[in-house]
Amino acid sequence: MTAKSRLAGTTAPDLTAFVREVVGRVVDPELRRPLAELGMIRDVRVTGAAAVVEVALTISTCPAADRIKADVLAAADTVEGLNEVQVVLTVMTEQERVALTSKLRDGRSRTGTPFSAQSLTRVIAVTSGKGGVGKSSVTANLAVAMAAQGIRVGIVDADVHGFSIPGLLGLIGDDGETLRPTRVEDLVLPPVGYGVKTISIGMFLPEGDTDAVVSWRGPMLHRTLDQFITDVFFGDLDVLLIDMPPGTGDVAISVGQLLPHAEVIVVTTPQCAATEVAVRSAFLARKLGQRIIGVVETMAPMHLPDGSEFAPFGTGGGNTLAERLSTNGEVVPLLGSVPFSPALRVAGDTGTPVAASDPADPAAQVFTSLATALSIRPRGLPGRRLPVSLS
Ligand SMILES: Nc1ncnc2c1ncn2[C@@H]1O[C@H](COP(=O)(O)OP(=O)(O)OP(=O)(O)O)[C@@H](O)[C@H]1O
Repeated sequence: MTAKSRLAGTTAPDLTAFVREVVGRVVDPELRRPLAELGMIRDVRVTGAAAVVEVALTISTCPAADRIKADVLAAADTVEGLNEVQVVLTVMTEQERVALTSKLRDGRSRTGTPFSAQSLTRVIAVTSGKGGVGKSSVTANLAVAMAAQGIRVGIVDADVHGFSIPGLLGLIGDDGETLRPTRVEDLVLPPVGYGVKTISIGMFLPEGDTDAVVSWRGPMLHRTLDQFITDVFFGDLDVLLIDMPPGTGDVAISVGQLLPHAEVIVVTTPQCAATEVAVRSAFLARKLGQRIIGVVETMAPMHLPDGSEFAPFGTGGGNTLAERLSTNGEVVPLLGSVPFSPALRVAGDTGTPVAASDPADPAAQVFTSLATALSIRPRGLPGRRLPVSLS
């Protein structure tokens, strides 16, 4: 039943209530919940065929303000009997914000990770042996493909020294700077790109100083990751992807300690040299108790229109790596092979991931299949190793 059909022949109080109901269903783009549920529809006044809708934003600098205003306007415009709608934006009081944050936390305490082994969120770390093999492109596109399938997905960009997820997901402002998370009281809300809630060190660095993190060492990196996992408000997620830095450094150990129940996908190119180093980072994950659920090969041979193959990085690395990782009765499959794709590279450079901007591209199709496969795979304890301390 549409708003218009339902309203035929209603009285003025009914109309006000109905407008409130319709605009209350608009979803906040950051919090991903209806405005009514968030207490953001402060007032609705209808006089004749004119309505004024007052919306209380969480903070005055809310980056989603324009979008919320437009969405409320569009929703109110669907109501039969109105020919003039005005949306007035105001800001929540401190008391309202406190009430909102406590509602969002659902009474849960601030301490402790929401992504513990007991949570319903499937945590998948995406790792590689060395840099530049396409790991971040896989993480970003897989997440976008999942979001397109209605899976609630977030990314923690743990590649602190080489963060690239915000750029890949178009989370860059008009000023060229990485978007900053909105803060509501003590809640840090991750920016959302293509339906993917994302947090990255790049969102916290001083403007224009992307090198600030270069000198960070183990404890500082550990604290930062801990905060990303514990303090950032992702809400209920089905899947959390962690974009790992390449190799076996401090961050890999920290993630292993913070999320020992995480599953791991290892990304490699078809080149043998890349698979050799990938084995090392996969074995570290295993030592930390994480389970390797599969290999994704990228920059794999591309089929050309004349029927020939273009294989800039050779062939076979994905299968070789999967075989090397299948030890002690544990079978590690090759989950997918993403072909070399000029469209993927261009889309990455422009912040319009190929999985969303060109779903017919062969690489995008692999991400769609991967997203489907990973969303239906049951998350369970069998095969999970107990965490083993390295110290
Ligand atoms: N399948 C592909 N086809 C064509 N180009 C690709 C493909 N996958 C990745 N690339 C390109 O390769 C480069 C490196 O990719 P990406 O940044 O995803 O790698 P990475 O392993 O995450 O690197 P780092 O760890 O150093 O950040 C990018 O320019 C990206 O667009």
